[in-house]
Amino acid sequence: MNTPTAIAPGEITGLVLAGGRGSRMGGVDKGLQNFNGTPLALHALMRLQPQVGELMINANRNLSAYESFGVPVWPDGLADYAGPLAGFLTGLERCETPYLLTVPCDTPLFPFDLAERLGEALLVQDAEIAMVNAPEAAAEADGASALRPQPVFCLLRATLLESLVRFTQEGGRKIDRWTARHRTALVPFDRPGDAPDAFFNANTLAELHALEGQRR
Ligand SMILES: Nc1nc2c(ncn2[C@@H]2O[C@H](COP(=O)(O)OP(=O)(O)OP(=O)(O)O)[C@@H](O)[C@H]2O)c(=O)[nH]1
Ligand SMILES: [Mg+2]
Repeated sequence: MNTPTAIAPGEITGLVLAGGRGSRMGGVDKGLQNFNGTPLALHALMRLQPQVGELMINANRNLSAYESFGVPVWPDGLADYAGPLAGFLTGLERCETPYLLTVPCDTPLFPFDLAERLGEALLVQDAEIAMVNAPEAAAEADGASALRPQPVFCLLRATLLESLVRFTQEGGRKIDRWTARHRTALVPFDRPGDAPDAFFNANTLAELHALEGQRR
């Protein structure tokens, strides 16, 4: 029997991470800031929707505003803004499908084939985690740009819950320290035709406004 090389969207729960402090944006709730007239978290949900079967939001403030987007909203179980890994933990605890796909709320141009490409790499490499590896800045004139892992963009096997519970109970908070414990496929997003700024994130209002011009 051939090994399957695609994960069906219905097997994946998409999780929008919107649980941060937004300190570089002046402490606002980033997921509720508008991007071309749509709150960032809702924008991310709409981009994920065709790629996955279920959707969830991880947020720690203004929960009723997030609930108005029509999908379940879960705050961190860990206290005091423990970082995005706290969001992974919350997502894995609530995930009822075999896979969880995480995306941050502040990266509105992420690709429409994100789940497909991470899923294929995870299966082909028999990995437990597939993580985006993307250009970190606009390409140089020669078209080259170094790739950097984007740890908040991960496709995870839901069976990793136990491992993450253990890691966070030990006090672990860094995504890459945890993913290093597992077979992780790094998936390049620099094919011809890939938007070089697909993984640019808006940490300040100026960055958010700069991204707003780019409608994709
Ligand atoms: N659940 C959860 N998510 C977080 C936490 N901190 C950051 N995130 C999420 O992780 C992603 C990347 O966050 P950053 O841009 O580094 O941080 P931020 O909190 O949004 O903003 P800054 O405070 O300016 O760093 C975003 O989607 C955040 O919502 C946290 O404590 N808990
Ligand atoms: Mg960010």
